[in-house]
Amino acid sequence: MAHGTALIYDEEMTKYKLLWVDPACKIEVPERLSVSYEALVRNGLADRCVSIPVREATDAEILLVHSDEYLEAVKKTPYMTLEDLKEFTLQFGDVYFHPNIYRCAKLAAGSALQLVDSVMMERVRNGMALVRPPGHHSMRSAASGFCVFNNVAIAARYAKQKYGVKRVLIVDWDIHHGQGVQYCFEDDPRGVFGKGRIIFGCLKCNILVFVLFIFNSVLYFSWHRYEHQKFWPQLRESDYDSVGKEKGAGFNINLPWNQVGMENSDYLSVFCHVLLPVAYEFCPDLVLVCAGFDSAIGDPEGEMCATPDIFAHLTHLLMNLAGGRLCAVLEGGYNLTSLPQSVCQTVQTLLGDPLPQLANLSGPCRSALESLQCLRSAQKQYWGSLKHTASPTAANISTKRIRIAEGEVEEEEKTELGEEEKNSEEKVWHEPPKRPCPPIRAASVLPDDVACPDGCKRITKDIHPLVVSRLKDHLVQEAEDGDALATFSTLVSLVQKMEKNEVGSGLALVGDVIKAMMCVVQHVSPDLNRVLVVCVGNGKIPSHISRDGKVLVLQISSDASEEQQSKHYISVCLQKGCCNTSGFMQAVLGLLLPVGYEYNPDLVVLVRMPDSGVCDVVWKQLTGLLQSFAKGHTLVLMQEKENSCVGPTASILLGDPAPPLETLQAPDREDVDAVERLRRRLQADWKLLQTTSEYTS
Ligand SMILES: CC(O)(O)CCCCCNCCCN
Ligand SMILES: [Zn+2]
Repeated sequence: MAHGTALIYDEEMTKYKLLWVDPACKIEVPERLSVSYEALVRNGLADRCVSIPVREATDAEILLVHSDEYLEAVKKTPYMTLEDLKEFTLQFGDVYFHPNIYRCAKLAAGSALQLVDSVMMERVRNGMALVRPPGHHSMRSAASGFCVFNNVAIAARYAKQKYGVKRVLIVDWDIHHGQGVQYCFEDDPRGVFGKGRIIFGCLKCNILVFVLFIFNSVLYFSWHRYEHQKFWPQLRESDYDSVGKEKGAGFNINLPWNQVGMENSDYLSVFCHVLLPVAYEFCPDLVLVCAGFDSAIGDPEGEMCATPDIFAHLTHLLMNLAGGRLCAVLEGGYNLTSLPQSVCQTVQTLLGDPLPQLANLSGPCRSALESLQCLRSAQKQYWGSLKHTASPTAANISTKRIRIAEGEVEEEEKTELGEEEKNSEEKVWHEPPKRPCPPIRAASVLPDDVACPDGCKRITKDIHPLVVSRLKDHLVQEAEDGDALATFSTLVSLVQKMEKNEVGSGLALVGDVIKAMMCVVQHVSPDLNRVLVVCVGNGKIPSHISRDGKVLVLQISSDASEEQQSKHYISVCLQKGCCNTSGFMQAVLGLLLPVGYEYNPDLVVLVRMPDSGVCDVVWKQLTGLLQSFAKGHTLVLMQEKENSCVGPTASILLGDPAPPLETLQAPDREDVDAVERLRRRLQADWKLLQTTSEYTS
C-alpha cells in the first residue's frame, strides 16, 4: 500500500508574465503560483509532502496530444521579439506568449508526468502539482485560455502508454470548460473493442442486462460556468448534450452552470447524483484532477459562492476511487485569497487529515437542478446507475440556450462584464477551519483475545461508576453482566474522547451491536448535537431513538421495514440486501451521502448487523465515505464473532484508501426503484436528495 503525498512545484514557473495590455489575460499572474506554494509552506503542509522535482516534458510526450507543427511553432517563441510574440499570440484566443513561457509549459506538462510516475510507481499514494501555465484549454494545434500544452491530457495518454492504465477518470472542477481535454478524448479510439457494450437479453426473465465491458477509456467530467453559452469559451459543445462521439458516447460528461452564485450544496449534489455513481460504475485505475480553483468564492472568473473547504470534500470523495491513486494538477484560480486556501484544503485532504464539517448545506438551486436533470437524462442510456432517471418534461426544463437558438428569447448581451463593471460587492467568507489530527487516529475496544490492529490504540475496558449507574437504569438485564457493562461504559468514554478530539475514530467488537449502539446514543453528551447511525444489514432498530431529531437512523437491509419511515428514520430495503454491490453503492451515493451531508452530524455510528452479508470491499468503501462527516469521528460497532472485520475496518479508519470495486454492473431494477421511491419521498425533508426541478417550490 503506497503512502505519502507528492508535491511538485518550482519557482521557474513563476518566471513569465503578460508583457502588454490585454484585459482578458491580466488575471493570469505569477503570484497565483507563489502565494499557493507559500500558503502550503506557512501551514506546515509542504514539509509533510514528498517533494518531487519538476522536469521538462520531452517532445515525444508533448506530441502525445499536440501536433508537430504546433510544437515547432511554440519552440520559436523564446527567440521572438515583443512584436513577434504579440503577432504570434493573435492567432489564439485569450492567451499570451512570453520568451520563457515555452520552458514553463514544458515544466508544467513535465510536472504532471512526474506526478503520474510517482503515483504509478507507488513512491507516493497521491499528489498535487502546482503549475503555470495551465493546460485544459489547449488543443492539438492551438493555445487557448492561458494554456499552451494540455498538461492533464498529456498525463492521461502517458499513463495509458507507459503503465498500461486502462481506465482514466479526469475530473475537471475548474470553472471553465476544458474543451481541449474534451476534443482530445471525445474521438479517442476506445482501445481495440471500443466501449464494447454487450447486451445479454435474458428472455425468460425478460430483463435486459446491460453489461458494460469498458476497455481502455478516458472518462472526462467537467462542470463549468456556461450561462446558456454566453460565458467563455461560448461553445455549443460545452453543453450537457455533448456526451462523446460514437464509441466514445457516455465518456464525456458536461455539467453547465447556467447561473453564477453556485454554492457547496450545488457542487455536492452533482458529485452525489452524477459524478460518483458514474465514476464507481466506470471503476477507473487512475484519477486525474484538473484542479482549477476559479470555482471557489471570490474568484473574478467564476463568480461562484462555494467555499474553499468544499475542495477538501471533493478531493476526499474521489480518493476512494482507483485505490486512492489521485493526481491533482493546478489549472485556474485568480483570487489570491481563496486560491491558496483551496489549494491547502486539497493538499491537507490528500495527506489524510480529518475533513472540516460543511455547515448549513441546503438543496441545489433551481438552475443547478435543471442542469443536473438534463445531464442525467442525456447520460442515462450509457450508465446503469442513471438508467432510471426521470426524463425532463419541457414544462420544467427551461434550457434557455435552446429557446435562444429557436429565437424565442432575444439574444442577451454577453454576460461577461469588464473587470470594472463586475458587481463590485466584494465577497467575504470564513477562513477554513483548522483540521487538527487527533493524537490517537483510531482506537479499539476489543475482547482481550482479539489482537489490536497496528496503528490502532486499544482502550482498556474500564467501568465509570457514574456511567454504570446511569446505564443500569436503561439496561436492566445487563446490570448483572459485568462484562457488558464494562464494554458499554468504555464505549461511552471512547465517544467522550472523540468529542475532545483526543481520538479520531473507534471500532469495537461487542456482544450485541444494537444494545451497544443504543447505549452510546443515549449517553453522548448534550453538546453532541446530532448523531448519524448507519446500520448495515437486517435487524430491528428501535425507532424511538430518532424521535427528537438528535439521532438520524439510516438502515440498509433486505427486509422492508414495517416501521413508519420518518425524516430521521430511513430504512432502505434492497432486493439482495447488502450483497448486491451496485444496489448497495447506489443507496450509499444517492441517499446516504446527500442526507448525511445535509444532516451534518457530530458523530457517526456505523453498525454492522450480524450476518449483514456485506462484502469486505463495499464495507471499506462505506467506512471510507463516512469519514466525510463529523470530522472523521466514526464509531464502528461489530458483532463479537466478526474478528475478521477488525483489520480491514481499522485500515480504513487509519486513512488507507478503500480498494476499488470491480466495474459495477447496472443495479437491479427493483433496487433502483426502491432507492428512487425513497429519494422522491424524502426529498421534501432532505433537499440534497433532489435531482429534478419539478419539486422545487
Ligand atoms: C485555466 C483556466 O480555465 O482558468 C483559464 C481560463 C481562461 C479564461 C479566458 N477568458 C478570460 C476573460 C477575462 N475576464
Ligand atoms: Zn478556469
